[in-house]
Amino acid sequence: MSPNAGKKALHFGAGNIGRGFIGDLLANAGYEVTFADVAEPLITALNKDHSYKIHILDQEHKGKTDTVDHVSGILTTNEADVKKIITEASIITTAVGPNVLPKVAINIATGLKARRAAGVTSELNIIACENRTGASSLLHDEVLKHLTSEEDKKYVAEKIGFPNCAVDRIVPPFSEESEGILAVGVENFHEWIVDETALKGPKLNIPGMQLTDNLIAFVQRKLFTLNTGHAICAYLGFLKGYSTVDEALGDKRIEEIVRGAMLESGAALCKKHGFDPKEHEKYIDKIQSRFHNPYIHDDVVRVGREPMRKLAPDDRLIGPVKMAEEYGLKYDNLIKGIAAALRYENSDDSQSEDLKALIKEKGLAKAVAEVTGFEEDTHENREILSSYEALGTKGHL
Ligand SMILES: NC(=O)c1ccc[n+]([C@@H]2O[C@H](COP(=O)([O-])OP(=O)(O)OC[C@H]3O[C@@H](n4cnc5c(N)ncnc54)[C@H](O)[C@@H]3O)[C@@H](O)[C@H]2O)c1
Ligand SMILES: O=P(O)(O)OC[C@@H](O)[C@@H](O)[C@H](O)[C@H](O)CO
Repeated sequence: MSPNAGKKALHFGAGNIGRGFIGDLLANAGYEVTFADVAEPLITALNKDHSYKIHILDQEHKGKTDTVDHVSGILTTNEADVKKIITEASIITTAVGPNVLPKVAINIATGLKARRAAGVTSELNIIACENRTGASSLLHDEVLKHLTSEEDKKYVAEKIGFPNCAVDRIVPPFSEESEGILAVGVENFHEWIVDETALKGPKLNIPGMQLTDNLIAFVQRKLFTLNTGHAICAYLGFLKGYSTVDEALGDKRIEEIVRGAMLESGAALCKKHGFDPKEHEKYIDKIQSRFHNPYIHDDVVRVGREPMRKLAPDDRLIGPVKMAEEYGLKYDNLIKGIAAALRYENSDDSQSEDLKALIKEKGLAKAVAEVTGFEEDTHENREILSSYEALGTKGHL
């Protein structure tokens, strides 16, 4: 019998990574999984079907599907359901997008107050599975903003763990009409690495979850390699009129820049975290082949979504430049990617609209300073400006 039989898991965000990865691992580990979401159609479908299919999208596993069973859903607007499930939960995870964490924190705070009031003394871990350094720590800080009583704060400090993690599996939007809205398509590769030093209570037993005492190295390795290359491919691809990541990477010049950028961030990561350069190059090769997977139709607009978040000082584009500078290393390809992100214009993406408006209002140099933290008249700011000019609106590479 599974060590997690009879235990409940609550996962916020029944979207791509929620259904396609974290929910799947939790269900396979024996938890009874409940998804919490704001999207009524997803919750209705989960409570009707209690099951969904995962399609593995690659040549080797073509046609292979897994079924995730015994799942259900609640709306985050239903406070009574949120309180009940958080009182009963043995683990909570999220995959809602980093900007949504402050909203989810309100639900979690409400639930934790109810859990303490109900006299539950068992430990609980809450893991934010988002592409952001320190996402669970951010969630913790947001939850604390909604706790006023000393008893609730003490309860959280003693009983509730917020371990950070690195999460990796490419899960693009997917549709298989005959299977309704819950079916999801994923690549076969997956990696979930959790900070064991921040876990509370008995050791978690979840096949597919790895534990580490050096999480920051793994978070930066993933965010500054896969997400760096992915974002640069999306922004250059968008400029040149490609729709998907594999189409964009089929352009030899784009592939050269994407690989060049991953090698630049890689050299800095090896210095910083002591990764073996040969092993790290194999890690880059594997990522490049994952981007080429023709069975994954991943739109450049999904991968490029929210450009201001991606251009933030510690995120996938600026973070590696700062790390390369720390060691006196080159970062020319990374700068090209940053310039392409600044050229990204998608009227369906509110951050792209905000970025365009900021550049128009303040001028490029000031906008770059505000978004990336590279102040006006610094060499980084100037290099970005000159790459932006060279790129033009059509992506001259
Ligand atoms: N898709 C991937 O390939 C992938 C891989 C690794 C990590 N991630 C990370 O996972 C997170 C989610 O990405 P995704 O691709 O699954 O996005 P998604 O848009 O498919 O899913 C997000 C889900 O969150 C729900 N949501 C929004 N606001 C909410 C709220 N207040 N409460 C509860 N649910 C809410 C949405 O309705 C949606 O179902 C992001 O941080 C992303 O960076 C994604
Ligand atoms: O989710 P984002 O917007 O931070 O980044 C877009 C993609 O790069 C990302 O979702 C990847 O597919 C994922 O990180 C793969 O593990």
